[in-house]
Amino acid sequence: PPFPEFPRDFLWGVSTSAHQIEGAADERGASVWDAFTAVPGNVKDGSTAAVACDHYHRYREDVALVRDLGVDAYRFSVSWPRVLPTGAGAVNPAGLDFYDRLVDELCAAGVRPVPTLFHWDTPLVVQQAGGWLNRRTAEKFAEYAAVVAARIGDRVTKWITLNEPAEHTLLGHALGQHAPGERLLFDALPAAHHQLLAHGLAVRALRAAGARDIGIANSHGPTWPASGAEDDTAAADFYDLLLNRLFADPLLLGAYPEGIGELMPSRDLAADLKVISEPLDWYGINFYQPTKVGAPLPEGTAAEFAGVTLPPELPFSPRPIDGYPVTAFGWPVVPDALPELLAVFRDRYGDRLPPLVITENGCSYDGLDDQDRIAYLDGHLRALHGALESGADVRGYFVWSLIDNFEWAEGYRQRFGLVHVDHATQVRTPKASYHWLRETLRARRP
Ligand SMILES: O=C(O)[C@H](O)[C@@H](O)[C@H](O)[C@H](O)CO
Repeated sequence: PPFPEFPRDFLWGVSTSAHQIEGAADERGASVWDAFTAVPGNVKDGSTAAVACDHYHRYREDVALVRDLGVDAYRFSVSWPRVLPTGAGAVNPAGLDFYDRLVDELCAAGVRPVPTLFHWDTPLVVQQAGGWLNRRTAEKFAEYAAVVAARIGDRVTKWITLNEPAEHTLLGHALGQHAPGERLLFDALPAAHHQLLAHGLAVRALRAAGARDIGIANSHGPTWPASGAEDDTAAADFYDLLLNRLFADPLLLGAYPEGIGELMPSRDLAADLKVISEPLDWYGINFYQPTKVGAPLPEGTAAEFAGVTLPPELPFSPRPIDGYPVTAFGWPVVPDALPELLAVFRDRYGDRLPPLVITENGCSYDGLDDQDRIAYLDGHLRALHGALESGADVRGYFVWSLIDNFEWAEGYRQRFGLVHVDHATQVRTPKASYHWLRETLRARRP
């Protein structure tokens, strides 16, 4: 069937993040990821992002790839340690200059710059002062946001505060699978609270700097109970509370889910929630897959999640989802789970839900002739179009990712790019999916 017609003002984009593509680590302050990747065994292929895709030096070439793809917008992240090497105080002029040039290059190419202020690369100096377990980090983040807005705010018309505080809390602070590598389990909750506080303070700092059109990029997916049994549905509910509601309710409803608020480190929770629920112009969703969850497995049976063996004391265990194709990363391909999630959001948040944007969706597959990726994107876009037809207010869609890059603890083993990168020569080669998306976007413009 022909590709569905999206609204004329639908925003098409492609996404990356600073630590995953920039490289030039010696020209910026150190981040938690530099320290984490320096520890043997933390990254599956033993690699680091010290050079990554060398985007810091090749950004003109990459902006040309974005332009020629025909998208309206490019989501990138600003590296906090590149702008403020110690996280506060002295600015790194070369760092700000880089984002200034990148934004100019994008504007000259007719592409809207959409910066994410935090995509997991906390300055190491800030981490050494406690990182997101320290409330002061939220205030430092707002100061950093003001510095960036003062420099590029005159040309940037759409902003994202944080990327996936849920993943950064779960993988970086609870399970130790990502930087900073903390295995705190539920003692990681303060990192969630302080990130959300940082989000609210940054929204205020951006508005004070004259910024408009501000959102967040949260990771969300439907949670499927492993069965109708009471213990499985209770476990799935708890998982959904931890990974979805804990990061959406305080922003959209101004309250934490039942039983969570009192666990958060705050002298005045009501005041903190007032900051966290600073009204947003839009809400970003990073969507990849649903999660099936059941009751904890019997004693001695280890549960796996995102390549991590979960500690037995967790009151839930993720279960494999069968019956669907899987990506090279082993993730199930379930396009209909996207409209399912959008319906859950509409039912749960109603008129408290601002317009939505899919800030990430994509898949890991190898090869230049990536027909699987074309099928993945085509399937999710058709499912998304169906959701628009039934009233979901989604205003845009960003593919993850423009180029193959450093996939965190997986290193360079997982390739999410529309453009292949030879990490030895840095040669970029558009894949079949790049050409498919370009033709698809070209068709919409008569
Ligand atoms: O969603 C995330 O985890 C991050 O935002 C990206 O940085 C990942 O690289 C991508 O999602 C693929 O896992």
